[in-house]
Amino acid sequence: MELRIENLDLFQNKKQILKNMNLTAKAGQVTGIIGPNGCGKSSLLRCIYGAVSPGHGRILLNGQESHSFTRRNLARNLAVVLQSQTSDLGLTVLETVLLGRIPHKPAFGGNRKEDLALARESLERTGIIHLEDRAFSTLSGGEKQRALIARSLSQAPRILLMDEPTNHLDILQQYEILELVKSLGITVLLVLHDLNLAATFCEKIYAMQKGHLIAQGTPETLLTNKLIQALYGIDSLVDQHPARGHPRITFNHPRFNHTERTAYEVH
Ligand SMILES: Nc1ncnc2c1ncn2[C@@H]1O[C@H](COP(=O)(O)OP(=O)(O)OP(=O)(O)O)[C@@H](O)[C@H]1O
Repeated sequence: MELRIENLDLFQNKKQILKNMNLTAKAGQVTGIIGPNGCGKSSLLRCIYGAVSPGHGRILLNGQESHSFTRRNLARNLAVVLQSQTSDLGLTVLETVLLGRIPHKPAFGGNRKEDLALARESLERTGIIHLEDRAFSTLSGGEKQRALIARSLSQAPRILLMDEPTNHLDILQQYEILELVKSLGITVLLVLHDLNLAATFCEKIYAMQKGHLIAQGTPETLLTNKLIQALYGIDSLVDQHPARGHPRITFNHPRFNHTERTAYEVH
């Protein structure tokens, strides 16, 4: 399912947060959004999943305006994994993941065999099936993140929005989760701060600055030293990953040129 944003503006408390945004997340592709803190990445996702109403513009799912979907129908098509979502409702991990089945269940119906099967499959795929009976609130940060991703998988969406999905995950888990997300073959729009992860997993990347989309392209065409300097004010060396071929970014903050300090010096 294609997700298209046309001429989107967002105002919050009379402040313009998003300005004339145009973006397409192609069906089955992983599209990334990068940009400095406060540039409007989460606000854009909030518009798409309907938590805030844009002042102007259209959000189209396969050409159909998102506000014409019922909430239930929207939730059947679109799932969201948010930044530092707590979801502490006193539920077990399995119960938390089963929340993803709500849009698919008959009204007032309990969990059906297929709901349980899909929830358990999602826990298997995210590697936390052994935690199914644990209280969600007792999980570590990384385990919670996996459980929330499992919940979104059990929702069986056609579009997945993710805001910094690798938060709280160690390096191996960051790669495993993004590999899993890519293997789903659905439309994924994700906010990433880590440019090397964006280079590894995104087919297309949009760069945001101060509420504007300022550039777009493949990792190869978009991720240049010039753009990174413009977005974040840091110098970088962009070369090619020796094994995988995608861009590899090494940052070079002027402070790192001081040679009198050793890396392990303790004060
Ligand atoms: N309800 C609101 N009222 C006023 N300003 C808001 C409101 N919501 C968001 N903002 C502002 O809009 C800007 C964009 O916020 P947003 O959370 O979308 O940025 P972001 O790019 O996701 O940042 P980060 O990388 O730090 O998560 C920020 O300056 C934020 O303070």
